[in-house]
Amino acid sequence: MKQYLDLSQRIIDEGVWIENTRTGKRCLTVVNADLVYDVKNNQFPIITTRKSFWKAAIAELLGYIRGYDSAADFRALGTKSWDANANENEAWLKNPARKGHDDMGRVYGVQGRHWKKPDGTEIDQLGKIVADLSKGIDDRGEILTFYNPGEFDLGCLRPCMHTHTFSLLGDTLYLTSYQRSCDVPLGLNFNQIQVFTLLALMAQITGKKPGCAYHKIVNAHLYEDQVELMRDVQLKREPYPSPKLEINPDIKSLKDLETWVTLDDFNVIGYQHHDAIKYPFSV
Ligand SMILES: Nc1nc(=O)c2c([nH]1)NC[C@@H]1CN(c3ccc(C(=O)N[C@@H](CCC(=O)O)C(=O)O)cc3)CN21
Ligand SMILES: O=c1ccn([C@H]2C[C@H](O)[C@@H](COP(=O)(O)O)O2)c(=O)[nH]1
Repeated sequence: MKQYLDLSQRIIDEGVWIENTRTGKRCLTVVNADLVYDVKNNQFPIITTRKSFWKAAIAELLGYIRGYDSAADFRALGTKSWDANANENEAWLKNPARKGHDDMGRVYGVQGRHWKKPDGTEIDQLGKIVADLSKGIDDRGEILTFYNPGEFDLGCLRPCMHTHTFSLLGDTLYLTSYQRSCDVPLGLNFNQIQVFTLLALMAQITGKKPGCAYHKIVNAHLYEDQVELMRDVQLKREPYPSPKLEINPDIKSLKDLETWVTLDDFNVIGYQHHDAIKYPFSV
């Protein structure tokens, strides 16, 4: 939690105002942030200085793991977080590749599970990683990347957290996740949870011990209409200790994650938090 508050404070203190043409808003911006999560000791990096809707973050992650491309499927899992980008983003609404209401196109999990090869066949990046790690193999290329510039025009948004690299040292699994663009009040609140939970889940289904998760962010920003709430409300609050994430131990395979797992299989134990803050969202 301290590292989240330090990053937010750093943006307030040192951020540079940058015009963003996609949203038409200015963003107070810094470059380069390194966050580390202790998955081994289950220090769940949930925000405590406001109420975090952590289930929505895990629902998003499950949707990526399943390769979903429809905001309706994300809603069915328990998050509305893709509704605006699928249905209110001007550029995407005009794009002939959009297949209709709720379509997100070839984003995130679609690339992770169904990367298209020139010969028309597909690569299941996540399937390959799970198979390797389960056998104790780390070929130094256990990389899940959603970043496919050749298909940016076939999706509603370029992936923000775009690449996850898994590393096996003995029987301990590590994760390094890269993020190109980070909306600190809204996105990061979810992304911290997702990086932590991705490592915890991957360790569990491959029979490994989780180590640390390393989260590397390039452009970290506050939109102009978020600055006051962050500076004068959220940063004035004292954080609470980190709670623990409990994951149903019956989840044992990628198939389990793809089929029967729901948000009821996740629980946060001892989550103390301040009141909710409603930050503006920019499409
Ligand atoms: N500008 C922007 N910021 C983002 O963080 C973001 C995007 N766009 N587009 C793609 C996804 C969608 N994400 C989202 C979308 C909505 C919330 C949101 O509204 N969060 C609220 C309420 C959550 C709830 O009730 O479930 C929050 O208070 O955290 C968070 C992340 C993260 N990403
Ligand atoms: O997981 C996510 C997804 C999105 N974001 C934020 C970061 C930016 O504010 C926008 C994306 O806009 P771009 O113009 O494509 O950079 O969404 C996030 O923080 N986390």
